[in-house]
Amino acid sequence: MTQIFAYIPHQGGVAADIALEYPAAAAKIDASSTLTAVVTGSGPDLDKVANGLTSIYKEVIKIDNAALAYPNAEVVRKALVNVLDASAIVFAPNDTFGMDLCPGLSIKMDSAYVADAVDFEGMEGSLLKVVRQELGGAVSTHVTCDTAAGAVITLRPGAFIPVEAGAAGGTIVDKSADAGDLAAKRRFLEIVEAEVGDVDITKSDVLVSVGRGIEEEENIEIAQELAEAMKAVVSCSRPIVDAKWLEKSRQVGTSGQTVKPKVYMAMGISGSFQHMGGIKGNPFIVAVNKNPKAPIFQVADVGIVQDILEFMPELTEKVKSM
Ligand SMILES: Cc1cc2nc3c(=O)[nH]c(=O)nc-3n(C[C@H](O)[C@H](O)[C@H](O)COP(=O)(O)OP(=O)(O)OC[C@H]3O[C@@H](n4cnc5c(N)ncnc54)[C@H](O)[C@@H]3O)c2cc1C
Repeated sequence: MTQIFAYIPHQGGVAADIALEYPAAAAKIDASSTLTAVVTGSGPDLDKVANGLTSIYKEVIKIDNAALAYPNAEVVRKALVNVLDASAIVFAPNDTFGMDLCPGLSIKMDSAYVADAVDFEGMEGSLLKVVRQELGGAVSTHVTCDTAAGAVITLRPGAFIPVEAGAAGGTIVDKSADAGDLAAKRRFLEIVEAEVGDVDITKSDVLVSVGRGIEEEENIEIAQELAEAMKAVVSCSRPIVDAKWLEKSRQVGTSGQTVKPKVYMAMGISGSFQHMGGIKGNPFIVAVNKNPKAPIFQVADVGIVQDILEFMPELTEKVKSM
């Protein structure tokens, strides 16, 4: 039976969305695998997260230590090395923190490392078949990873179907005493909140999001007209911010805002993982793109192959006439 540990990031007592995605990933590796959640932190926030996770996981390991109050990868790594079984598989998210934590963790545990898994195709003996993406999602690569001596694997957030939190009736196992010496060279200083800007895209139920397919700065107005007609808000991909066509507060993605709309209209956006990583809550995604092979169509609920400069004005007129 495969033992899998799922590292769960959290903030303000709330587990990251990927906590709901790990079970689907574990089932794809081995339907009979044992999946254990692992949370590190300190005080009441940690207890709140650990309690919440018992509705999803049968076992939740908590490591409570003042040095873990802020998720400093150097400190978390030390704790995990001391607590986890090195021959197991360890999941973490493929985000800034996971990328900081995991390469070093695999070295310390002397286990294999695979980054940015988007799918698993089961095990053959100890050989795990992993699917990754390259060239902005245009190409899927299938790799095998020998898990005989354990493996650390980062999963792309949003790539696995989230389970519903239910009544797993899990138990919390306190491993704080096993964390060992957590002295570190790196020190947490402060969190600096990003500017909210003139609109808060994180609060909108409907986003009309424009990418490089908008082609010219003056075409942003076409998206704004559609957003106005739909009582939506305009957001964008990073190249639009880099070109200074829209302000940074409207950027969706791993280095921008995390949004949770009900409907996400991706207009001329290819669907890079850095962009999709900012879209949470499983919204209804409508993608319009000239390229029928654009990666965004793999995750869109509705995909339309058309020029957005024709599509958006037509939709605006339709919405206005309703
Ligand atoms: C460390 C790091 C962090 C990053 N953070 C972010 C982030 O937070 N957010 C983010 O968005 N990106 C981020 N990126 C950049 C990311 O990798 C992609 O480059 C970016 O998301 C691509 O934006 P795009 O889809 O608008 O452009 P492209 O990838 O160029 O896609 C444009 C799409 O528009 C289509 N198109 C062109 N013209 C038309 C038309 N007239 N009608 C219809 N379709 C058309 C094309 O077929 C194409 O699919 C980051 C990159 C790095 C390295």
